Amino acid sequence: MKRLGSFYTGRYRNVFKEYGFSEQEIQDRVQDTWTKLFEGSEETRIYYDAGDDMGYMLDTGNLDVRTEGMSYGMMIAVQMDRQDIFDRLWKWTMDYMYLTTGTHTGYFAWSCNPDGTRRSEGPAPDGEEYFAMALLFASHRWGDREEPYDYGTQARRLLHTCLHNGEDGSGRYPMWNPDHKLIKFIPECEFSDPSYHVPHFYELFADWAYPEDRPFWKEAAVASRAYLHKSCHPDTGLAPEYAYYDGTPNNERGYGHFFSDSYRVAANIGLDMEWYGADESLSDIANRIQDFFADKDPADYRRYTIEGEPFEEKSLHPVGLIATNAMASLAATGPHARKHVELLWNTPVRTGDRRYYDNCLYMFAMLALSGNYRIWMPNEHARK
Ligand SMILES: O[C@@H]1[C@@H](O)[C@H](O[C@@H]2CO[C@@H](O[C@@H]3CO[C@@H](O)[C@H](O)[C@H]3O)[C@H](O)[C@H]2O)OC[C@H]1O
Repeated sequence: MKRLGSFYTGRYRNVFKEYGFSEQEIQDRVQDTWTKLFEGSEETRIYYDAGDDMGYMLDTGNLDVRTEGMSYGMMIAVQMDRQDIFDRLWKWTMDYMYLTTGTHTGYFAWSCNPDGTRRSEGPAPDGEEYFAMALLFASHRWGDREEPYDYGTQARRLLHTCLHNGEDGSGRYPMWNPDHKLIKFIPECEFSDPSYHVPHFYELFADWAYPEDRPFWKEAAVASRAYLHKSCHPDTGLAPEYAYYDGTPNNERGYGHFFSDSYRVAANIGLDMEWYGADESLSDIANRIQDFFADKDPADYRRYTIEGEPFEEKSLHPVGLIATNAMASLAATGPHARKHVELLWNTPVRTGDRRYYDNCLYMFAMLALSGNYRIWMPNEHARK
């Protein structure tokens, strides 16, 4: 269901169909993408079974398992109605990534080896927000079961931790800054990553989190949309990877430019407009990003300053960038929306070592542009 203001319209655009592709070829393409990523050959797959009841998403470039990828895998699985894969991913996450001691108790270690040993004892908040959203959808689509498959309870507890960690003087940190209502890059820092901002999730958390947390999520949705306006360049629409709370790029460690993380901003704006359409001026950002890339050759995508100056360095994830620019068409009103969607359609999933991030973004775009990236409402399982 799509909600405009306080109304659900239940409309999901099939942009591929609007541009002339047939229903059958679109559904075949979505299914084929799933198969290539989750069941296909070593050339394309990024999901692997682990034992009888677990599985993981492999960052094939870094040879680790990230909360980002695990939560993306769960979101893709719930949209594709694959509870078997969802449960495998969630069990792996809980068994190996969930932190029960130390400063980050209640969060998930953001990077592990494929055997489950930890590479880091700290979290990355984009994982937690995607876990929570995927778990709530799973709860609504399939119903809750025994722990840890009591999806709704797990999600609400996690969201509560994200907002309240440290309030008891334990020396822990929340993942959202309580004054600015903005998501942090990591809990113990005071800056953000524009690509972590998913106001369309926060609107739903405002409906489904513990009652005492709901007002915060409503404010977070508003704050995040405002933050996207602040952090995306007024001419190019490009966002830096990291930015301060006032939106200015944080280049302390070289992440103040448009590179891998930043790509997701266009996709997030597309999905926010698809689900909510609460801030129509976000379309301007989508238009500017699509304008910027309209005359660029994907084979020559680079790292850019947010003003649009290219570096020598090539994009590490050009297929991911094609995917997110296409997903922006859900929000775009400019002349390049069709071109970016057709470019994605004519681009195969990525093969080779760096395929993980590109192919996650590719799958999200396939789902979203075919009308298959949906809000799953409470008790949908009971209506089946
Ligand atoms: O310093 C880490 C920080 O790196 C971590 O962030 C996660 C990793 O980076 C983000 O995505 C990557 C984009 O580039 C591709 O090449 C990678 O494959 C992606 O994983 C991701 O969104 C973050 O979760 O957060 C914790 C910090 O301590």
